Amino acid sequence: IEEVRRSISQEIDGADILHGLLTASWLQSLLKVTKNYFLSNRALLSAHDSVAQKDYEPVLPPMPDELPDEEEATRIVCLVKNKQPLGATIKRNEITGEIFVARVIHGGLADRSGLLHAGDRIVEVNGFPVDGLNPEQVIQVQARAQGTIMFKVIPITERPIHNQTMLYVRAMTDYSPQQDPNIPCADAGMSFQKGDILEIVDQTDTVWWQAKKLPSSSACAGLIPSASLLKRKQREFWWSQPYQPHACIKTFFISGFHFFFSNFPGFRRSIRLCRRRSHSITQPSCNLRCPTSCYSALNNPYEEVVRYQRHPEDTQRLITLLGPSGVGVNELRRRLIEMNPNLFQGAIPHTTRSPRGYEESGREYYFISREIFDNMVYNNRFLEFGEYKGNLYGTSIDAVKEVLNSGKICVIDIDAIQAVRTHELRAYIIYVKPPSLECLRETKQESYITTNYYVNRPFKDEDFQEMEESARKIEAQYWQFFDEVIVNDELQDSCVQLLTAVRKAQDEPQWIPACWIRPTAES
Ligand SMILES: Nc1ncnc2c1ncn2[C@@H]1O[C@H](COP(=O)(O)OP(=O)(O)OP(=O)(O)O)[C@@H](O)[C@H]1O
Repeated sequence: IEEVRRSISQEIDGADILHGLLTASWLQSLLKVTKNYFLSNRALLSAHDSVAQKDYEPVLPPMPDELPDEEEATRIVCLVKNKQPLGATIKRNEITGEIFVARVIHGGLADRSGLLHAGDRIVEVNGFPVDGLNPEQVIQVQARAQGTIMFKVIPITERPIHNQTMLYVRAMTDYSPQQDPNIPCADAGMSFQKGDILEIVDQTDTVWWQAKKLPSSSACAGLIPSASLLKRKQREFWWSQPYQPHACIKTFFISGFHFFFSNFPGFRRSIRLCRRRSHSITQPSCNLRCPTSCYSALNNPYEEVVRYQRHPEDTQRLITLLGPSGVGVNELRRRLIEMNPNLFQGAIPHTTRSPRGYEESGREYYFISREIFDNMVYNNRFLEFGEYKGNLYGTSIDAVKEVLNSGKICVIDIDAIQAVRTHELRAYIIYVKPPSLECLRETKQESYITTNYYVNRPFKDEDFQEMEESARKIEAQYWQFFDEVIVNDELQDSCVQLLTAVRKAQDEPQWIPACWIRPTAES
């Protein structure tokens, strides 16, 4: 190093660069690790020499003879073609007929070359002038090229400086570029399904963003519609649909019976039955409770999300189960709580009915007056509530928080998931999905269903069909919000899956809405 340093003062060509390299901190620390400083330096220099003497394939074609005098004006870009697409889209200025690079796809061939940029004007492709051609013809010229492809471009003079911030979103809708006639290049597009987590890597173009689907194995991004474009598409699609009366989840009308299902709080049959009825009673809150109701879905095609890892000292995450009636939501919840009642607990419901002899307020129910109940409704303190046989029943936010504040994991089942997808409750949502019809017929042979008219009668084929239909509706409305899906075929397997999911919710990082971390006025 000392020798090289001396050579700098003697103005020996390249000495300063070599000195900079040899004294770089990364190299110093690397060499310290190897301990044998001298040998490592020699190895480095000999590696340099042998690399420098080799020729590497492919050999690029010679530069064209007739290069313009002003070197700055034109750039010759040679790229080696492989099976990958170029990773750039082009457009034509309709007035001048000039062809421009419209965008360079992140991680694609052109991007990795670092030689082509959005706004560069393409003059020739493999010696073929492209002015006046339409973009499809240019692509054909490029497609015909074998081995290497040479672009003569006039570089854009002022490249915009992008201060891209990391943005992650959850897709609230499905998208397929192959079915989108407006996408600039369907092959460069990226399809996604609702619930997918997307990393938005480029929002320079306000209409077409570039994104990667997570977890991603591909270095190359794809084109997706921006939030505003997708919102417009959804609105157009929505208007083109035939009118459908607003359907939340199936509503039932229960005619009076009342029986206790389990000794654990939150399992009272009455609260579950009145919930079904409450959909027809508490209609005004429906908009609030259906996150994918026409209104909110139109507003949010993407939901911004952040990676969140619960701190061990934070309260446990609320576990919310959801599924069509009869699928086994309560069976699974009951088994989970039974497994470890010191860790898992349901929320104690509130009711206006009078306590029975053996009941204690705060154990089976919180027994409260109608006035207090109304007041809680007025102050939005219920996740859901309804009336059954002249009495009001409800699950309150405070009852959930009480369990969480006691250090336990609160496990509830609910139909209105928007009520728990809040900054305050940050629910982890597990969807219990029915298996196939054949499987239901087999697994539910010994099971019983409670319907509008019967308590505990054997399942019939219509029940399974109804369950499937109901599952379809739930999935259409809520799929994007599910953190976990459990297909409830073998009960034992489903219990294991549930336990694993609950552990995951508490101990592993999750994607959660960004507004849960930095609340906005809306959240
Ligand atoms: N995987 C399963 N295999 C067989 N039987 C099951 C399975 N899961 C649940 N069951 C049984 O199916 C019946 C209905 O289950 P459960 O009461 O949990 O339904 P639910 O989803 O809570 O619906 P509802 O709220 O209408 O009661 C019960 O008899 C339960 O024991």
